[in-house]
Amino acid sequence: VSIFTIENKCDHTVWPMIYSWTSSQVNSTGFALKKGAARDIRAPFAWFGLISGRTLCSTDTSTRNFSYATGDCESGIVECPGDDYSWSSRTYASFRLDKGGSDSYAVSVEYGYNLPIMVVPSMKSFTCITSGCVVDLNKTCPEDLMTFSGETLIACSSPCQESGTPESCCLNEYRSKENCKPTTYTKNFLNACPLAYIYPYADNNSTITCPNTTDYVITFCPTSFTPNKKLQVNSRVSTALLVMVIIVAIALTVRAKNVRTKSDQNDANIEAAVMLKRYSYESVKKRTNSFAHVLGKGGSGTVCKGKLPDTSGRDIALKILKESKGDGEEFINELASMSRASHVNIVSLFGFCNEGSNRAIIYEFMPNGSLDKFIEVSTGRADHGFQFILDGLFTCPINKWSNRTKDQLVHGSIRRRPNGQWVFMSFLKHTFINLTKQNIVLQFNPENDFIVKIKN
Ligand SMILES: Nc1ncnc2c1ncn2[C@@H]1O[C@H](COP(=O)(O)OP(=O)(O)OP(=O)(O)O)[C@@H](O)[C@H]1O
Repeated sequence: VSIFTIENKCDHTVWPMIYSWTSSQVNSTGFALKKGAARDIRAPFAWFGLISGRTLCSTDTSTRNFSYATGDCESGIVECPGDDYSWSSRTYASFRLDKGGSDSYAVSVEYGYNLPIMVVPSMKSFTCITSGCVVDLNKTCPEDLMTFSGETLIACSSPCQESGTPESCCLNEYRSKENCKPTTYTKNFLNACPLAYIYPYADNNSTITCPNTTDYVITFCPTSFTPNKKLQVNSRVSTALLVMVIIVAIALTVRAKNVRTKSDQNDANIEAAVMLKRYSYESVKKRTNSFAHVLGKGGSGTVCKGKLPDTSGRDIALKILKESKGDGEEFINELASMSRASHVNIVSLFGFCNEGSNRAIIYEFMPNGSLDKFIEVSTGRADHGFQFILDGLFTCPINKWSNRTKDQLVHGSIRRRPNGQWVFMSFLKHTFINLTKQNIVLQFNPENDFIVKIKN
């Protein structure tokens, strides 16, 4: 049994629907969840199904029939018990529990988007990570795919959902990676939601694998968004001159407002996409004493010690990247993939700065620095020391891995490749990080043990 905690952080009611592909059902298939409310759902062993949110419910006064502006399961009631299911434009979180000893899940916008969704698993490992599509995609939706309820933009459908052609749905002769190319729509969604399932042949590893004992928190609107209104200007005035003056004034105001809203939204989108907090360059400069305490220099920049610019005041290692050109898209993409690599033996990311050419990454601070510096001061046992540390990372019993669980042990291993290069391999994703003395950092503890982490 897995527990799904479904919570609503939207500023309106959401009616979650839970659909099962398996004959065994969850204990509730649909209900109303008020703004700020949360509810636990129990999913049986080997459950396979999906969860999404319906919005703007109304009841027909004569027939008493329930319907929803988005995500309607067409049952006419709040529950969705049937198996006659139509794919409407909405964001889905799909789960497959206990298959081959593990769970898998993905957040999908393949059939469109209506609400931001984030899924947080109770277990954390190299493969079991938080995922979602937490950006307001309605705002970047191509005009021909926008869905309105009155004046309110409520969903963005996908080209497949909208036109149903084999080309847009990757069907028939388009059922291959070569023939089913990304479209403006899929590229747009992929940029905004790099973790979500967008279309069948995207290479973004949207399926997340977790131990089969994992519970999940599913949040609608993890950051609050205001609904988009279609702009309309209605004015009836008697003289042509006055009309022109008003239109120019409105145009200027709307334009100024749009510029501001766009940049605020962009900031929120970036934070949401990389799932890291963004700090101002000024605040990190202050908390690092103007970058005074340099810990070391690497190929891409200088690392200095400081404090996190928040109330926690935690120690940080701030990597100030060398002056970088471009619009920062590459930097954001790299941050997004780095923030996915969450593991107890990988240095955590706390946040980032991105102000023009001032870019920096905030890491947790490892007080004893990198292994190369440690070996420099130890006497003549460099290689033995390196080997010992690598062995110790996963096997040596004298290392205390305070927050490691047995599950996480199976998710990665240290290997030596035929060319002599050491790598950290993740079993399930077949990804690896090259291990060198420079990218292993240490923290010694008074009880004569130490914590070893890889900095990516
Ligand atoms: N999280 C950290 N805690 C403590 N010290 C760190 C941390 N990260 C880096 N350092 C120190 O800063 C030095 C430079 O780190 P950096 O990550 O820039 O090295 P690099 O791997 O050579 O660089 P690059 O990734 O740019 O090629 C390290 O050798 C280490 O001494």
